[in-house]
Amino acid sequence: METVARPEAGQVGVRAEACAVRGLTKSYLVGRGAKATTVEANRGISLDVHPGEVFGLLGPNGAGKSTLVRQLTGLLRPDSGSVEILGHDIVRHPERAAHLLAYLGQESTALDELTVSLAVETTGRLRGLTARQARAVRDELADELGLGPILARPLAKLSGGQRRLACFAAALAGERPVLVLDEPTTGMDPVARRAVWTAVDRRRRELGTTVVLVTHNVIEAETVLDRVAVVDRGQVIACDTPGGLKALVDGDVRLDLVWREDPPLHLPFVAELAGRALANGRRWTVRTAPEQARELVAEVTSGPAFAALDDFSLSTPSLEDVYLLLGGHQVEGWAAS
Ligand SMILES: Nc1ncnc2c1ncn2[C@@H]1O[C@H](COP(=O)(O)OP(=O)(O)OP(=O)(O)O)[C@@H](O)[C@H]1O
Repeated sequence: METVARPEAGQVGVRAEACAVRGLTKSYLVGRGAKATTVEANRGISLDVHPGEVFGLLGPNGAGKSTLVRQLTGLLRPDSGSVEILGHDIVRHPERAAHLLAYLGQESTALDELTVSLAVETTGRLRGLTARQARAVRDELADELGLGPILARPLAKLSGGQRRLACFAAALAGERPVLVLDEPTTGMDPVARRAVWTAVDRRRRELGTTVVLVTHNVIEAETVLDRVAVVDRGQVIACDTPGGLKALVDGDVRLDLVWREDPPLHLPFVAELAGRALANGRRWTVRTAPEQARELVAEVTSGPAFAALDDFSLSTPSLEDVYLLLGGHQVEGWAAS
């Protein structure tokens, strides 16, 4: 098996970025003949992912996140621009990507006919582990991710969440310095999701693994993310730490009100609030200054409106609020949970 050198500190003057992307563009041709149209999925994306950080890509469905990560992994060739992984030019040498990174894509078809045990073991073997090492890694991952009960079952026969967890385990078999995960927790229950975030955090802390993470689970992922790029319509519209991004909406808090039935619009302050709230069924969301939020909470909890309330909560801004502030369009599929 070909080995690919990992540039060390000092070897190339400055330490290579884990991923360095410059001016990346990628379009798809959709349809045929005269009806063919072009979808510009990535429109000049540049970003650096530093070694050892967990870097998140956030954005609504169709923003271009998967297109971006598939170019990082050498699976998709950019129309223009450059991609370097640990100093290696992945556009010129896409075959090197497999030695430098492990990729969990959105599809699992390649492993579907294998049992979970064999899928993890085989991936480890393909990444250069001996048979004994691959079995040991499989057992460790089974313990770490709670895969014991499904180890002997073929992936094709598992539930969506179980299959996703098995594919995540396979991605971790046979250590790679960079881990690229495209929506790893899709379909998972809370226990499995927590196991994934704990495993990601552990690899960063104990092995110094760099993680590039596409996720819609903004609030959960926030606990492991070092930096975040917000992608919208093929472009990076912001890139910073979660704290740095949230400072953009600092000062405001978010008040969520859930009405039992119809909101009591005959109450003047509720009628006034209706004009400012983002309504989603029975849930109203209002962004407001903290002092005003206190007054609003006092009013809804002490007056006649309280009887009409099912639930309410006051929270500090989330990355979702940042995204909305930055001009991202709210679409189905962009969820904060
Ligand atoms: N193989 C393809 N052929 C044609 N168009 C495509 C193809 N793959 C993606 N697209 C289009 O490119 C755009 C970006 O898609 P992409 O999958 O990169 O977005 P995404 O941010 O990963 O979305 P999601 O959150 O839904 O996974 C979308 O408009 C999508 O419809």
